[in-house]
Amino acid sequence: MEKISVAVRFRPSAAGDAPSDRHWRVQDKSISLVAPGSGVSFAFDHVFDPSYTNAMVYDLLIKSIIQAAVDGFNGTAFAYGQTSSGKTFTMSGSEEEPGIIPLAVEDVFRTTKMTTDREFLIRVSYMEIYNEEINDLLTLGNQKLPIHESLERGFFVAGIREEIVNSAEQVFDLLKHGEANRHFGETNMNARSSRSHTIFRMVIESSKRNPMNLGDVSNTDAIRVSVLNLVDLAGSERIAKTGAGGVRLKEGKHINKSLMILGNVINKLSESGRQMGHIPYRDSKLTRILQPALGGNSKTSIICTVAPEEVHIEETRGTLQFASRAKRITNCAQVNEILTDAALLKRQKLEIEELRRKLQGSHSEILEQVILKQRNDMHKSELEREKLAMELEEERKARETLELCIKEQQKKIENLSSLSISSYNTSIPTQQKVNSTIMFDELSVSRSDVFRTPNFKAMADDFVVKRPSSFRTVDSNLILESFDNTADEDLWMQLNKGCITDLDMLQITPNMKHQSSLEMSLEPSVDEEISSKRHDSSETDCGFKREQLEALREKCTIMERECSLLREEKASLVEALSLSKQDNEHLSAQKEELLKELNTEKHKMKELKEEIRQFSLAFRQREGLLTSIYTKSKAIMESLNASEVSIPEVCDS
Ligand SMILES: Nc1ncnc2c1ncn2[C@@H]1O[C@H](COP(=O)(O)OP(=O)(O)OP(=O)(O)O)[C@@H](O)[C@H]1O
Repeated sequence: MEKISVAVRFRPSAAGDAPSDRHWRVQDKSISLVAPGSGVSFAFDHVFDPSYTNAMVYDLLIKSIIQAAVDGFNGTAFAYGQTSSGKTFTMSGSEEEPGIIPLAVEDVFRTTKMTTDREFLIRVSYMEIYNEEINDLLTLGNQKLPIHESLERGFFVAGIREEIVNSAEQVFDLLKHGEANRHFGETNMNARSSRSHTIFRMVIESSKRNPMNLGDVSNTDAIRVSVLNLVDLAGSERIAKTGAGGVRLKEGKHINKSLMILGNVINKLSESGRQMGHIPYRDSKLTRILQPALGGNSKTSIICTVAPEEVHIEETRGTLQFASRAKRITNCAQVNEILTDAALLKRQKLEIEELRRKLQGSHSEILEQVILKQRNDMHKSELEREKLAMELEEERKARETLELCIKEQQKKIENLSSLSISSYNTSIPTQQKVNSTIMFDELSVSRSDVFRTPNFKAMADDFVVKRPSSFRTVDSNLILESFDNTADEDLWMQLNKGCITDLDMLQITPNMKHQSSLEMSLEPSVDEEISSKRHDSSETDCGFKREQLEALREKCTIMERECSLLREEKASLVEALSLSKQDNEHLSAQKEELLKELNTEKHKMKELKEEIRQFSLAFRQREGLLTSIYTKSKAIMESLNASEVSIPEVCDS
């Protein structure tokens, strides 16, 4: 796989100044528009300013393609650009400065002469696409030729004259002849404007000279056939600028249309992967002929010619965009070899053997082992995942139980708090309440304060109290788990040690030892002390449980993460497995096909052996017959020589 190489060539400006002086800045291999804020910059394989000659362009961009064509690779070079930008000058050149085509022709013959171990046969043809019709430039009147496609030849122009050539001079004569038939015309922009796309084609065939080792089929029996296309495109043109009308206008429309299709093909090919979609090669004759050169089996170079003048900035920008898209196209060139039947058979056998060896060897075993291992891994990870899922479920359940537990504890604490305050309120007279309120004030009593701990909830318009550590509440643990079940008086009595079950207004029951109100308020009862202790321990318990819950939550999150990682791993394993399966299937199919081929080959070999056996049998019979005829003839001759007796009859058979 290799990218198309793309170069941009500036022709000298009409005013005679260099492009970099004015509108385009050329720096090494990049071109940018000088205009401030334009932001236009392009990079290519080469940028040739007007100081580069045709020979330099050839050496830097084309020479390698010509060498490759002699070695059996297809090659294409074409010039693209607006009208009058120097395409014909680049491709054909002048007497003083030959262009790419004559330089390439000379190079081909020079190289073939130097390649002494091969014999070459070179054919040339020269055609033009004029108004979307293909004309043969070497034979006048051979016009409107169709494009055909075949497995061996690919795309070819049917009926075109192909001349076998032995020297560069012979080709130059043909080119001269073809030039005379080519369509040129005068426009406002070019006195000799190409009105057609021209394709000069060389087909280079070669085979090994005097092969010494007839058993070696790797190269000796193969014939290399490569096609070299050197293309001078007609230039895109703005009718307003060229001033074309009548015939010129019709030509211009055809030229622009086919160049637009070429642009579309380049655009599509420059897109990557799936975006590429259908490539519209068939939309024009030009793209059909150039198909192998664009994204196919060919080494390709494009020279984009541009005019440096300000008036052509838009066209130049368009050409540079075309060029930078073309630079993204990848081709896949390979040596084109045609094998004789015998060589083909031998080579196929070798290939079959090689494939069979691969298949029977370690490859398929390794693949099977890999599949087995992947299956095991997947099974293991599935088990692990299930185990983790179960653990996760258990953790979740434990967390829910804990949360429930905490909620109940909170409820208990809340009730307990309200109980202690009511208990206090009911146990002291009003005056003392006032006093104690004052005392509470001192002990930081606040109205509708929002408690900082979540175990207490503020109620609207109610006193809430922050107790000092000396202040104790009633025994909260003695209160039932839930206040819903308050019907069981006895239980309540027992639990509250003499307190009645009116939760809104708890009163001291008669069994309780009556103390002075002040005492009650300031010196908390034993119950209250216990209650306070329990309350404290409950809060500690709650905190502990909360910590536990947090830890559980964390554990849960980790496990969930692990679970999702395992799930991902499983998915990738499943994918790998299916790929391996596909590979295996593919290999099995290949194996089957190969075995079939092998059987056919065996069968053929058997038949050949049989033929050889029969042939040698017949040969031996003939040999015997001939020997007997010879002996008889000899005897006759001898007898004739000895005496003039009559000639005995010789058996016909
Ligand atoms: N690099 C160059 N050096 C000197 N002269 C050049 C160069 N490039 C082009 N020219 C001259 O510019 C003129 C137009 O060039 P040419 O005919 O090659 O353009 P073109 O792109 O083939 O145009 P069209 O598309 O109309 O056929 C010619 O006179 C040619 O000699």
